[in-house]
Amino acid sequence: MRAHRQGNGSVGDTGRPDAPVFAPGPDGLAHLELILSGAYPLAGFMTREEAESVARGGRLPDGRPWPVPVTLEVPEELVGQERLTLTDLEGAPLAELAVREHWESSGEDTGSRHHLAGDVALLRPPTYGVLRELRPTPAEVRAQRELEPSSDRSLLAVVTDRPLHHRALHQIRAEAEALGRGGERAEVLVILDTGLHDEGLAAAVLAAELLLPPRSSFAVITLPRSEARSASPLGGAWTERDAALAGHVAAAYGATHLLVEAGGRGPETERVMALKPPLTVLDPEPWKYDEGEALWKPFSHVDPREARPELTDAEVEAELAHGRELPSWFTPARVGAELARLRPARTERGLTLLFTGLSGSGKSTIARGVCDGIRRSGRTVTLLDGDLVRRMLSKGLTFSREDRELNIRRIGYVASEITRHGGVAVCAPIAPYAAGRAEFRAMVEEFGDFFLVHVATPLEECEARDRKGLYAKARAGEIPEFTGISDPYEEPTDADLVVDTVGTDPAESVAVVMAALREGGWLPSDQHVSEDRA
Ligand SMILES: Nc1ncnc2c1ncn2[C@@H]1O[C@H](COP(=O)(O)OS(=O)(=O)O)[C@@H](OP(=O)(O)O)[C@H]1O
Ligand SMILES: Nc1ncnc2c1ncn2[C@@H]1O[C@H](COP(=O)(O)OP(=O)(O)O)[C@@H](O)[C@H]1O
Repeated sequence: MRAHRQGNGSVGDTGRPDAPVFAPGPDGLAHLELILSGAYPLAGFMTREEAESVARGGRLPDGRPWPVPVTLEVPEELVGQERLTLTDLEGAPLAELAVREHWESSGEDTGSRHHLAGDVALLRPPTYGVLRELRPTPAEVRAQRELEPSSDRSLLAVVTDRPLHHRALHQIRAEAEALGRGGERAEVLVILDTGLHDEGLAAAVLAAELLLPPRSSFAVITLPRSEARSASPLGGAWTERDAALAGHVAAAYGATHLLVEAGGRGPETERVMALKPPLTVLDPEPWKYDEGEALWKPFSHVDPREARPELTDAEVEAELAHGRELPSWFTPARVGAELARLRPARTERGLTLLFTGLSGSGKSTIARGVCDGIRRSGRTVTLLDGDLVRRMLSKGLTFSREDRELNIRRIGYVASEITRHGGVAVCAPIAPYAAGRAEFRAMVEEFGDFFLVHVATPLEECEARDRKGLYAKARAGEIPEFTGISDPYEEPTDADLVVDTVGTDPAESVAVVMAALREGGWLPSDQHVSEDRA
């Protein structure tokens, strides 16, 4: 589950010879797919007037309610084009945009952003690997229902960005029952809102099929992410505008009622309805687990002393990280199994440890000891030590800011590959800049876990140690741009562990890191502590 960033589209030079090619960023692509599939009642991307009207009052200039601006952000070099071929991230053409208007908006800190407005015409339906059949268009879903004799009944859409656990499944069944007629439950359409390539989540949602009302159906879509929702990789909080947009899309699929499944933290129903989505947004009663009776029940039926709320996202993540089965009171076994496949235990996941700190702080010494400990725990490990990297991978680089950033990027690339293959990379460069460390983290987290150790030995101590005599030379002006003396070290604010080596034996520092790795679940916890001592 990856976070989505806005406006990071890329320009290409292939495609139709007469129109330049552009791959929109994730939100642009999400909007495009929803326009092309007929899920939006819009012909294309909005003009400034339209976008501003929607942002201001939740209505298009003609008065139709619409919750979010549907805009296409492009790089400045595309301004002035009359037509654009829009492609997916691999460069396959999807649609042609007939540009009606170029307009600019200005963000607080981002400067001016360029947008192109105009209608889009389908060139080729998008394909999403094996998920294509799970992404029926609204017309396909409506046609399927019309084949059935009872298509005049309510259709309850459940728009979810997460697997359905027992609490949600109970709520859905109760709402379907309340909406049903003649003893029959209303039909349910589960609409999974997921990233363009998050196939694993679909399997986890589908795993709950048997616990949904009979003849429930599924569709996968990708809604654009508001900033609030993209803030958390596990799916952040939905705003009322997110929910209202889900309502418009669900209505296009034929839904009469909407239930937003956002981990029990959906926006207030009244505020969603105030945006006038073209269906009824339900406000389901919260369900709680009654521990005394070992049953899920509507909250009002549960003795508060026995009420147990469901696991939070963070608790689910922690259970999975430690390789523990999700409890059966919380989720169906099949859902738990799919989630375990999607998020393997940390002992199985790739990991990069980055030690950062001043020269002489103890990075190499601790990293070497930690590598020994990791190896003894049975995992494969690669040490990318600062000095060694500078002799091999980064030979010839200087200590200018630019070269230091390049050095860290190279180490980050190698570490991310090791992580991708499930190994452990231990890196020990100074890595003095926050921006370089953030880029390093992002490279690694694309494939696995990242753990930052700040070896926070104070400058005076490092200088007193001066094992290589470098500080003396730096003070004498013989080494320019020396970290801590004549070059900055930006203290990390995002360290997972801070180690100060003053008055501490190296073996103790190694043991502190090893304990953190065990506690975090990256190493089996049954090792004897004395084994950490090399
Ligand atoms: N100007 C300057 N500043 C800092 N360090 C210097 C410099 N010149 C040489 N050295 C030696 O190079 C080692 C640091 O290299 P790194 O690759 O770890 O640095 S960086 O992350 O690219 O900033 C560092 O090794 P460690 O002591 O292991 O940290 C120094 O020994
Ligand atoms: N708790 C400790 N952890 C790591 N090193 C320590 C500790 N206490 C003293 N030292 C000494 O500090 C020096 C650190 O050198 P080194 O590991 O090469 O640092 P760096 O890689 O950060 O430049 C070594 O001589 C080491 O013996």
